[in-house]
Amino acid sequence: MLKSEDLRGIFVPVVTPFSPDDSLDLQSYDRYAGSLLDHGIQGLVINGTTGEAPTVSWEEVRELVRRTKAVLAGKGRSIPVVVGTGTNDTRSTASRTEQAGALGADAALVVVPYYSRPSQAGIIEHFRRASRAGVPVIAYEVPSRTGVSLSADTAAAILELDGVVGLKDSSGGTELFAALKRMGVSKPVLCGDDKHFLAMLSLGAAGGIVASANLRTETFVETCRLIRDGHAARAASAFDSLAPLIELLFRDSNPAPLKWLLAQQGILASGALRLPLLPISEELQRQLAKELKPSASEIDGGR
Ligand SMILES: O=C(O)C1=N[C@H](C(=O)O)C[C@H](O)C1
Repeated sequence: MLKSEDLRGIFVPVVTPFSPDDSLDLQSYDRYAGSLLDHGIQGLVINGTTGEAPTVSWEEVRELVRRTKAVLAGKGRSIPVVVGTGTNDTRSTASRTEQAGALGADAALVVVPYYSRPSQAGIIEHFRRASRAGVPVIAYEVPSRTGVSLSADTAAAILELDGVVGLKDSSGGTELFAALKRMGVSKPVLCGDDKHFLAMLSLGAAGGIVASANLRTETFVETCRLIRDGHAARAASAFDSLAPLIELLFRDSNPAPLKWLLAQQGILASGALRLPLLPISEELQRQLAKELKPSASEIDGGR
């Protein structure tokens, strides 16, 4: 089971490959997950936003966890597997979190309950119940998707819960993290907002759960390492080389551009999405195609 001190570095949120007939494409998944393990990543996240969680059934999530464990075993690797278990219903969140633990998940990613717009007290109670399921919880703040924002006091109260090991911060800026630091909160915060990755690391974030790390994986790993070792200027230059890709990946809803690129690279058999996500525009395809061409600034071989 994941401890707070293990929550650092790059945790890659994986896509869920689909076939054009909408079924899970597990053959692509095995190949793709295996290729991510060729990099120095610290963890994998299944069924996050990048995994199109709203469209993936719980039975499919269970299958993805089993496959991930098998791929890890096949490669002789042992890194934490985090599973998205959060819903907007506290009972189902607690039950899925418990089941994820039984399947061998090392931690659960629990999103702030969306749609219902609960009070801050209700959100804390949601996390209290989820954190009692016996699986370490990473709280996931993403107000642009949930429709409700955590105050710094609420985030701190959630992080004080025994079963909560850290926070994935996709709040859209550095203010929440800066406030938590001023309050002396010591549990790790991972950046979940790709364009703020360097800014968050520079402020002391422990790493990131960032979709763009599916592509320039080694550069993300390297950026973390450079910041940790005190090489801020070199980290900034590594991150600068990622900025155009990040901008393009978030021009349409994540993971539509990412899946298109993974399919173009032959890592996935298809970039198929489940509705309501639609394929990206031809104009965005043209822009992303340029990113596939290796450039001199690439330091990880153009993956
Ligand atoms: O997969 C996730 O979880 C991520 N969610 C963020 C989002 O799309 O809102 C972005 C982040 O890169 C990964």
